[in-house]
Amino acid sequence: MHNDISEILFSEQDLAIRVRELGEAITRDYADVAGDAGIVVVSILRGGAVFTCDLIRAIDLPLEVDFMAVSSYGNGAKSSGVVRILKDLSTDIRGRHVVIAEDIIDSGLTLKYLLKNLQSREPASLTVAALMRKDTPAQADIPCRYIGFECPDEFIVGYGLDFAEHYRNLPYIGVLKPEIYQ
Ligand SMILES: O=P(O)(O)OC[C@H]1O[C@H](OP(=O)(O)OP(=O)(O)O)[C@H](O)[C@@H]1O
Ligand SMILES: Nc1nc2[nH]cnc2c(=O)[nH]1
Ligand SMILES: [Mg+2]
Repeated sequence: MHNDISEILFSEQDLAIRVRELGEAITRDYADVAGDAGIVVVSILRGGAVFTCDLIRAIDLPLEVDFMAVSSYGNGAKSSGVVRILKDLSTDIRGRHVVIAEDIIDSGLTLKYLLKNLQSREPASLTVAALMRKDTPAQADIPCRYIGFECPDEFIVGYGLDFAEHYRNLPYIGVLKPEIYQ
């Protein structure tokens, strides 16, 4: 285990099993509507990238994957509350079945913004697959169809999640020692 981590919350194996289950659920739920065009998985950079890469390989349907980059945390451990689009989609999602793939719902502000923004593009449907939902007080009410894990209100890293751009490459998800980010 990395020296800056106090506890592993989800091991590499926990993640592999749960992501496979989410992929199977999406496969079942969209089998009738996917058609030849398939679904569009919208991956939210940068945190959602690792989850997305595993999730799409667990979905047995035609699909397109596209990426959007937004950021509200900068280099800190607290949301600024202001969501900025750093990179927009290349795909026109109008009339398409869209699944947003995101790593974590914390304050919920990122997804609240994204749902409103993507809904205005008139997709045929729009759902969220979040690997984790944190037990955060006053979290925005986000309709989330697929949730991998509930997680405690601690600052966590790994499997795509960073602190100041580090730790995204850890193969597990762990709690960062508070002395590292305080
Ligand atoms: O529910 P919220 O409080 O909005 O927090 C969740 C968001 O915060 C992180 O992204 P961040 O803005 O740090 O950018 P990153 O994905 O590039 O790391 C994470 O990847 C989620 O997108
Ligand atoms: N790395 C990381 N990013 C976040 N963004 C919102 N909550 C978190 C968290 O717990 N860890
Ligand atoms: Mg993010």
